[in-house]
Amino acid sequence: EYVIVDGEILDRTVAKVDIEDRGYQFGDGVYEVIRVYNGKMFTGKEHLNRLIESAEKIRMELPYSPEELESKMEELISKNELDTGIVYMQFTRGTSPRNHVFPGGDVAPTFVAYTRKVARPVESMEKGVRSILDEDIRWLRCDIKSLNLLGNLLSKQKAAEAGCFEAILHRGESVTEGSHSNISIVKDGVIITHQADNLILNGITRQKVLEICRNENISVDERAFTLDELSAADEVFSSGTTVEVMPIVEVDGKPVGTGNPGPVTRNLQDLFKAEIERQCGK
Ligand SMILES: Cc1ncc(COP(=O)(O)O)c(CN[C@@H]2CONC2=O)c1O
Repeated sequence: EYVIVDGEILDRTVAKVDIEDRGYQFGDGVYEVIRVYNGKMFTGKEHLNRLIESAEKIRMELPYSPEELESKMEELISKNELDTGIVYMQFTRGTSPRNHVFPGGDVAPTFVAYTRKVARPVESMEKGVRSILDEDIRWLRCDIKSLNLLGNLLSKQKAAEAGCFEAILHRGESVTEGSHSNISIVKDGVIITHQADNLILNGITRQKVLEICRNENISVDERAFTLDELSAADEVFSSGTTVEVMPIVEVDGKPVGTGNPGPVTRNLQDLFKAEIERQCGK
């Protein structure tokens, strides 16, 4: 199995990161997870552009262009002969004696990437999944895909302990997103999902779904919605790189609508799959 450390492709068994790496000590870094189907990255460019954007937002300049990153990922995918899965990549602000203040300009970011076989979650997408509600305790820059994931993983852990797939996060009465996905509801045929601001990650899958809705004239209302609107929804679905378009059929023990995936979500799943096939082949 090959990985990338500091831009070099090497065997996983010799991959090492220093104990004073700022990603390890402070979570001082940014990451991306990109889906691979038929050995090809899906929405690769959008993910790589967001990685660079996230880095800029924490005042970190990546020493690679999107094109260079894309070819490094393609090289890693082919060396690992990955067919269906993900490529994980992250940049930290580098290795330097522990100090909150940024290291000097001579310290280069630490670049790590690896691939993993991840099958499409076909059965879950067919049946739908369960979710819990949890308070969104995260900071106010959720638009940055940073390594600061404690708030996310504490909520996801609660969901897992409840035998659920996702935690739907809310700030008071207002629903934001999931611990590792964006959340949308459907009411009377209209898709409602939180606007892309500092309170959510502007998911690439979310953006692809909205693009599909525009092309198909499916009405969308990008706005925050309340817990009451969530519990009165006809359909709920989560979207993310690993989950694609995932019907949520139960929230905090209560069934959503009929308790089965609804027609709007089903249609989006079909349209999304067509987009995957258009970009990555069948
Ligand atoms: C908090 C959060 N919101 C939304 C999303 C959906 O964004 P994408 O559509 O761009 O994936 C993610 C994806 N999280 C990645 C995807 O898989 N695992 C992760 O940590 C996320 O962590």
